[in-house]
Amino acid sequence: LPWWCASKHWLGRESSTKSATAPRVRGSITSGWPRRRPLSVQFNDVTLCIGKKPILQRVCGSCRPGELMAIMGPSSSGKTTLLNTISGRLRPTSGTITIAGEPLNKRHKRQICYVLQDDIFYANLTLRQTLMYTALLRLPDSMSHQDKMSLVDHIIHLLDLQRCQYTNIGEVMHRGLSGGEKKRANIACELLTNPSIMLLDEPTSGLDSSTAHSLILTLKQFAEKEHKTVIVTLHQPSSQIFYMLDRLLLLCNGQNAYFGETKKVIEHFSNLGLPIAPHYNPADFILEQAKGSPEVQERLILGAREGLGLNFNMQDSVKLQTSPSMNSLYSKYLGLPTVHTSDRSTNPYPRDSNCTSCLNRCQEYSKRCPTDASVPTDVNKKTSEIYSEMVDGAEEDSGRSSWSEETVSEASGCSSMCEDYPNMQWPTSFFTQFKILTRRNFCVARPIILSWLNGTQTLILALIAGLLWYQAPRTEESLQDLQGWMFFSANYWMLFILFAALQSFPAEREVIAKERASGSYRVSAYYLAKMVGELPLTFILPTLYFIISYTMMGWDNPATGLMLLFMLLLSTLVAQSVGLLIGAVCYDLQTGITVAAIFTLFTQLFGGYLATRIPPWLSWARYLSIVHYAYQNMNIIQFTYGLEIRCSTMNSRFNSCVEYSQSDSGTHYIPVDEILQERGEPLSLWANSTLLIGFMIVVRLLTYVTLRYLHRPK
Ligand SMILES: Nc1ncnc2c1ncn2[C@@H]1O[C@H](COP(=O)(O)OP(=O)(O)OP(=O)(O)O)[C@@H](O)[C@H]1O
Repeated sequence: LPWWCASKHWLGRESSTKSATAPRVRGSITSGWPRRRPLSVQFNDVTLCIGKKPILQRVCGSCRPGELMAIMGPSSSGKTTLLNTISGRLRPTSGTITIAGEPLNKRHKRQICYVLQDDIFYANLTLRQTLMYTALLRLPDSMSHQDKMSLVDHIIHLLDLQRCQYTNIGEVMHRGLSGGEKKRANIACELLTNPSIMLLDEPTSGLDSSTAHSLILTLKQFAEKEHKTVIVTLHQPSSQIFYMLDRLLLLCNGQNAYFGETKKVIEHFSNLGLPIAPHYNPADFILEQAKGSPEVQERLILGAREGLGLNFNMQDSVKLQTSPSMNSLYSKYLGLPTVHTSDRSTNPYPRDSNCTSCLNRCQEYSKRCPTDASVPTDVNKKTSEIYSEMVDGAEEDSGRSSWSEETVSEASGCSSMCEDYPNMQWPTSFFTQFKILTRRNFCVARPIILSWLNGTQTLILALIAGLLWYQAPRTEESLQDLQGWMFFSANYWMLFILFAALQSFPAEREVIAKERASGSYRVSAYYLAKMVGELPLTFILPTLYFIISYTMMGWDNPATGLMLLFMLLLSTLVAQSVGLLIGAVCYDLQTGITVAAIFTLFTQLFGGYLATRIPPWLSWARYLSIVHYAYQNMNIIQFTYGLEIRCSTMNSRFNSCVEYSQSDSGTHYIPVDEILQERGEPLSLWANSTLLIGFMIVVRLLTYVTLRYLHRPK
């Protein structure tokens, strides 16, 4: 790793070695750490339709600070959709989501962390680097660098990640962290910001039972000790995990099949006539029922509604909505009278998948889910305890009282929350974001751009070009060869950099989308940092190629060489802008490659070397070719400031040379104008350069607009 990716200071190694066993978060940290008050989550009658398809129907539930709640249900029952809705990524068609009694709004975004099902990271950063960059980007400027690093240590310790902190995250081809470690790394990144509410989508998927158990235990302890509201979706938890859950929301076809205390679910199922067999995993049992026959599912949904106290008469519902077989079940278990199929005609709310009728149904229910999301009164005491634990051994405790007081005042609702969250749109300033992202972009792009493969390719190509044009004489006979080197060099590096840039957005799109969705930084800071961070890397390979091949071809003078190199680098920057724009516009890499191929072929054909006789009606197209400007400028530089080109002694194609040869037999040189005009009337060096720079600026601005507005994360 380069020094600034690997420096002890940046990685916070110093602090981690000092506190090898149990890093403590120093007392002063809490004064800078964003103060988060415990917040409850409540969702009432949440219905969500995608198109005409109802995905969630009247889902209710709530979770209080200090509680671990699980959303369970069969596959496709709507768990992820509900979590997306609670996090604000999806807007419910009807119903309400409230945070501490206040409707979910943008301000809550930074108080909610959402750990996605997929672990999205930069593969070539180490776990520690990943956490470090997250801390530097998402923790406020008011917190010192050292405190941020101490917090990284604390979280690494909390999630037992010490052993793998210097391991690369990795990917399929280059293995790094294990699945469980990645999952914990994902959670660690979110914990850094000290969120009040944690939403985790399938945190145990892909983990063995013991790792899954320890992960849920960690979450449970975290919820209790730090007074967080933790909601997870789970697929098939073990019975040990199941009994760790404080609350359970069971979904069945996007509807509540149970909501309440986990320990009471078995009793609830028994009351519905679905008793569990002895020694059966309760989680497996309830999931099997939720996946069971339509009649059982119906019974669960009706039972859940009854349990939630909705304005729903169980007996009537059963009469209205159940099939004959269901009726007999109800008669058997609930002692309800059997009804006949003909009674179904009286059902005002027939079961269908039509969202409109589902919504009508929702509106007709008068009662709402029970409101039980008030913050417990012992919150002050608990938070103080947490605080004591965190600052254990620290001399300073200036932040303690303020934090506790804030926490108490939170319970009252919105106004205090607004104070806690002033109109701070971003956790850090633009400059901090730019600085951190520039470093990160450099560290991420360096192994990709300066890979062994790219280095070897450049060396081999430079040697081939050097040998092909080795010590090319500056004569009319070699003129086309010299121009061939210029055209090839400009073209090759434009292609190389354009396609490298094209792939960079799709590769990091998911990471950026995740970070933007969590409000980590401005897109302008990211984009500027990307351009600046990758700039030195973009220049290294073309410069290496140029030095080798141009030296082998024969230097004219250092000034010409430097000007040619500058032009080559400018043209690669312009090509990079085009690659970035195509990459930003085309979500699909395959489409991007096709568009880029058409663009590069077009720009090559009209570059001024391959085709000299362009039909007049197509001649305008030359002005759209970036190679055209770069190639023209390289010609101007080489032939104006470099060695002159000797006329051919026989059959010269240049008029001046023919005239010279007729007048005397000495050495004559081709006038620069005639060389340049051979392929059409050229623009001046400055005009070409200005057009290239203007083109680059416009394209880069368009890329920014595309990133900012076209693919805006929800
Ligand atoms: N954007 C969408 N367009 C159409 N249907 C969707 C969309 N998003 C989700 N669905 C549908 O909503 C249903 C619930 O999906 P969701 O991903 O929430 O289920 P889940 O319970 O999380 O499933 P799993 O456990 O398999 O991850 C599925 O039938 C899915 O096909």
